[in-house]
Amino acid sequence: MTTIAILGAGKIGEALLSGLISAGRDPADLIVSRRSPERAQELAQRHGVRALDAAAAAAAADVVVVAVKPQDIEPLLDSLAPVLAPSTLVVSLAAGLPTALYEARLPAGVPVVRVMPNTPMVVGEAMSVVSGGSHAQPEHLELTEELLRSVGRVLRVPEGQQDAATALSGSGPAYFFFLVEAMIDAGILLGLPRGVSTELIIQSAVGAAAMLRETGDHPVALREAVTSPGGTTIAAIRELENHRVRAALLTAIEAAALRSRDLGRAHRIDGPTAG
Ligand SMILES: NC(=O)C1=CN([C@@H]2O[C@H](COP(=O)(O)OP(=O)(O)OC[C@H]3O[C@@H](n4cnc5c(N)ncnc54)[C@H](O)[C@@H]3O)[C@@H](O)[C@H]2O)C=CC1
Ligand SMILES: O=C(O)[C@@H]1CCC=N1
Repeated sequence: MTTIAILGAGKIGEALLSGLISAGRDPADLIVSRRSPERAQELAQRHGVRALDAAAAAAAADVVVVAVKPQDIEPLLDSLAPVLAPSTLVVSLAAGLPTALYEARLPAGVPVVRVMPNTPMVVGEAMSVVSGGSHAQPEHLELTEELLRSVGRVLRVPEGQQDAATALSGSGPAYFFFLVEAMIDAGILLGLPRGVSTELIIQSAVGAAAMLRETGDHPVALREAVTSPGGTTIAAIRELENHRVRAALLTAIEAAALRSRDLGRAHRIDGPTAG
């Protein structure tokens, strides 16, 4: 069996862990590591997996999933470099970090696959975007994609598109949650009880998402079908356009992509971060 170590089992790492277990992966093949050994033990007990420190977990695994914050990558690379077998597949979930960083700092020839997942992984609805580094062979990409397919959808892209993917689907759930939160508040403004407003908006969001996926119709066509001449929807759309919501989304998502690029550039390929 393939042993998988998740180094940095925080929000996204634990989402992957629980998704893999729900999808039928044997907990005996899973290892978690966190900075705090006590928190790692708690997590291990909750999921029935093993907890080890990062170096021991990496040495025992066939696949090492890196799920620490980009800002925490330097000490992790330093602890992995002496222990990682060059045949170990490294799967990085960290925003912005290029495969070249791992290739330069870990044993020569180590295969690295960069992935940008998202938190809907916990309900089996992740969008994961995958790119291979220079030593990743087809079997490494296929194994990574097989793992991620068990928790959602997977798309392979050139690594040059990863910052954009991070801005769109990695961060994307947050934009939808932000919209939902604002729309629930609009219901409160109109005098609805919070529970009623929440139910109306969440079911509308789920219904709209299901229509987008199941009909395959263009979002413009779906919106036009809701927008009656002289009706309520166009009155709201006019306000969204007046407040430049479309332009705000373009600028916001561009800012996220630039931030992803900067997170990667903060690390020198040949040595520790400049600060
Ligand atoms: N939260 C999200 O929606 C997404 C996050 N990501 C990426 O996933 C990574 C983790 O993000 P979150 O889960 O949100 O952060 P988090 O802060 O919840 O989890 C990070 C974990 O890494 C652990 N850690 C740090 N250094 C460690 C070390 N040397 N050894 C073992 N564990 C260590 C920390 O204890 C913490 O539990 C980031 O690189 C982020 O860019 C990617 C896609 C989506
Ligand atoms: O906000 C972040 O940096 C991470 C990466 C994508 C989603 N969350």
